[in-house]
Amino acid sequence: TRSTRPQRMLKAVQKKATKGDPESVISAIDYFCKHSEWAMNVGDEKGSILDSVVTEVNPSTVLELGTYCGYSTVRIARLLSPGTKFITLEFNPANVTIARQIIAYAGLQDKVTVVEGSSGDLIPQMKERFGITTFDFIFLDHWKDRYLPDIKLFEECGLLRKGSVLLADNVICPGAPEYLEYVRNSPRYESRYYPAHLEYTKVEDGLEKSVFLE
Ligand SMILES: O=C(NCCCCCn1ccc2cnccc21)c1cc(-c2ccc(F)cc2)cc(O)c1O
Ligand SMILES: [Mg+2]
Repeated sequence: TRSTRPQRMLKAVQKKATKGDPESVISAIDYFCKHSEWAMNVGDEKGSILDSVVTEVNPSTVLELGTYCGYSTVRIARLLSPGTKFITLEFNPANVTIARQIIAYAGLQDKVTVVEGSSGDLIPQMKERFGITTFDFIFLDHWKDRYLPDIKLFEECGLLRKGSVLLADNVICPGAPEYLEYVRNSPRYESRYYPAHLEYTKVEDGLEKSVFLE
């Protein structure tokens, strides 16, 4: 039967990138998405903003919601200090399989744990299952209508500390209006919008960075 887009993306990485070289894996995926098939990776423009925030935070504990094929996982993992605890959550088991292969191709398999499941189920298990007390950095890139319930879940589960940074993709396109309204009006967060474009297009999109204050 016909291959899937993630499978074709993995093939492009194996054909074009150099094993063990994260930069070449990132470039190979961006090339594939620009010249062959659009895919919902955070992309190079928003990816550079992601890079700068990760570098600024220099986190010891990281959670990514929405692994997809592992593009942003590789972008984040390549910047982390040794000993950082990095968990990425993916709902779709077929994507978990592709992401693990792309992450391994980049040589970053020891830096990140790819977990299959949904945020509503896994967030309450973070402390007991993964020995996490709080997350220093969280990248939200999963179902856009889960951003708001999940940030509330982070608060309820005591997974945020003063200074925890949440970075949300797609706050304009596809959009997360309720999440934006919450983080921009809550006294518990300091929020800032980074304008950009939907990956590989001219459509307006951007990232929202929110720092937990108390
Ligand atoms: O939908 C998007 N991503 C989410 C995919 C599904 C996540 C499932 N999932 C993973 C972990 C997880 C944990 N718990 C519950 C569910 C979970 C997305 C879409 C677009 C997009 C698409 C078409 C278009 F025309 C314009 C824009 C662009 C993006 O950058 C995106 O990120
Ligand atoms: Mg996204």
